[in-house]
Amino acid sequence: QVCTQVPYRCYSTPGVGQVQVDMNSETGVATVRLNRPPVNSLNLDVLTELGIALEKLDADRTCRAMVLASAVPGIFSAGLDILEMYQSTPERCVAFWRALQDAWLGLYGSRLVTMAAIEGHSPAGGCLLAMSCDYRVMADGKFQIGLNETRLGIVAPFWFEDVMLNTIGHRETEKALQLGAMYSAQQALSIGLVDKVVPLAEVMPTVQGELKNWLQIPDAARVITKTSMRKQVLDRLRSQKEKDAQFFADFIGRDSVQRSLGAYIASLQKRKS
Ligand SMILES: CCCCC/C=C\C/C=C\CC/C=C/CC(=O)SCCNC(=O)CCNC(=O)[C@H](O)C(C)(C)COP(=O)(O)OP(=O)(O)OC[C@H]1O[C@@H](n2cnc3c(N)ncnc32)[C@H](O)[C@@H]1OP(=O)(O)O
Repeated sequence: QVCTQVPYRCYSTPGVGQVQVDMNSETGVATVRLNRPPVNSLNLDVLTELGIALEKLDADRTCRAMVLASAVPGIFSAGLDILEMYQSTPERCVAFWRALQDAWLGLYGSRLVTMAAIEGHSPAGGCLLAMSCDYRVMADGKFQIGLNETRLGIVAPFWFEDVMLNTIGHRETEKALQLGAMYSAQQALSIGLVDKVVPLAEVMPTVQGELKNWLQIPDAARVITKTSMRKQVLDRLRSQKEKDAQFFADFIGRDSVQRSLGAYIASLQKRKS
């Protein structure tokens, strides 16, 4: 494993490793890889691990940047684990949503330079993670990215919407969210959803190259600027976390929503047969 080699440090929990963290102490750049085959769907455990990993990196004064990537070929993340929302209990739904809130607050509010290396599909929660980074490089080709919630009969929460608004602006967000639009890498580039599109093999080298630009900026000035730009959106969720979690559990528990989710899961399975 890469993280056993000097000068890397590894923060992953041995034997668990659904979120692998390799910290290069020479460059100050950590690479965080989601590792939950087959599609890196984000369940309670992964989100909890991710939140903890981000917290540790933020507290590590030798760390200046973080690359968010995937250890699963062809997938960045399939978004939230639909099975956490289907036929679950209200208590589990609330715990799941709190873990998502905390992971997202850690990522969007991170003092680090954060870059998403999108080497595969990135729907819904996957798109949220990517959008919450400072910069996105996506692989060209068959992969898609977007907030497709309405296609599942669910609704992107206000903070997903806020992040998208800050990324691609009001008009594009309105269309994207209503339609549950999924974009190819080139389409995503054209609306500003990603910053660069390159062949798959070039994604990581491109991220590393771009990081050099960002790391030339003195940290304190960059962090103050980032915080100022993101504070309003972060505070909006921070001020109503419990209400938001309860609202999620109530919404997901509705019969009509459960029916939609059941039909969507069946359609995913049918695609394969
Ligand atoms: C005023 C009102 C306001 C209300 C707002 C309040 C609250 C908000 C309420 C709800 C919001 C909740 C937000 C949700 C955000 C999300 O992230 S929802 C998840 C959306 N994700 C998707 O739609 C992705 C679906 N998956 C795919 O499209 C494909 O799998 C893929 C990612 C393109 C990969 O394709 P590939 O062919 O490689 O793989 P398979 O399709 O064969 O999948 C393998 C295996 O994995 C299962 N699976 C896929 N995605 C998920 C997932 N997200 N969760 C769980 N399981 C998933 C798939 O079913 C296969 O399973 P198998 O058949 O058992 O092998």
